[in-house]
Amino acid sequence: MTSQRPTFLGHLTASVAAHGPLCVGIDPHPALLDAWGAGADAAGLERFGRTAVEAAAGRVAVVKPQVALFEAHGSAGLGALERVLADARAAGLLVIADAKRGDIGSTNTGYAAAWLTPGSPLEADALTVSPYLGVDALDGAFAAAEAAGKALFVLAATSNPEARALQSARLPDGRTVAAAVAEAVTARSVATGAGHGLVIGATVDRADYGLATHPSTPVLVPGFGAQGASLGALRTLFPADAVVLASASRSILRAGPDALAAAIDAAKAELPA
Ligand SMILES: O=c1ccn([C@@H]2O[C@H](COP(=O)(O)O)[C@@H](O)[C@H]2O)c(=O)[nH]1
Repeated sequence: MTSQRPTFLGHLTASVAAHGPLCVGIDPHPALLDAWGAGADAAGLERFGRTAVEAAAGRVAVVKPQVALFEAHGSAGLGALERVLADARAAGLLVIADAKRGDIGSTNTGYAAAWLTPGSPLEADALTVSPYLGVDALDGAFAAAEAAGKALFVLAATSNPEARALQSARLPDGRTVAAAVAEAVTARSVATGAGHGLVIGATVDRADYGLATHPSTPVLVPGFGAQGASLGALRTLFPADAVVLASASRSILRAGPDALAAAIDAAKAELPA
């Protein structure tokens, strides 16, 4: 008898079915810390992050802490992030660590060990990575994620306008750079069933990039709210069989700690059924 190992895709699909596709970003920008009355130090970060987790728990499937904004506070900031990650996972939330790591292969394996090893201090369920040192340089990180029932989210077509020239450039075979990345990640995700995903901004025109989706390859979609895209448009951006996560950070976090749960409910209500 064969036993099916739990996969990130399995957890994600079940959790999105229960709570919907909203992903709450945890981005402790200095201005937000100030507006929340949380200090610009490790204690403030921890309060901010754990309050966001408390509001998100039971409301959404996924949270996405922005690692850079914790790293800005050095080791104390990373300590705060460790506690936010632990709280989120204990509350049953799936956690995508938005660290956008990407290097040569041997170093990528180190990043995967840091973020995706069960029991590691910074353990998350998935990690954002950059493929722009080569998708194949991520092989060891893909393998580490798969061994742990976790996943990578690989940048394909990012939401920022500065990325367009690079990511929409055409390869000799006519595909865009973003489409070539997406095809390689989808092939790996289909072959392993792991649920490795893509990052595709809500602000980009997928057709223009020649970007297809596949049900085995979830799509993390930033760009809603503060970057201008409307949550209500989610289903016009992606086909019905795509597993999508609509990510919003500042537009929700600006509500402040006391109104955060209501802001999450309001964002969910904007999403199409
Ligand atoms: O293409 C990308 C990839 C990642 N991000 C990250 O998502 C959030 C967006 O924050 P908002 O406040 O909702 O604009 C942030 O952490 C980015 O680093 C992205 O925006 N675009």
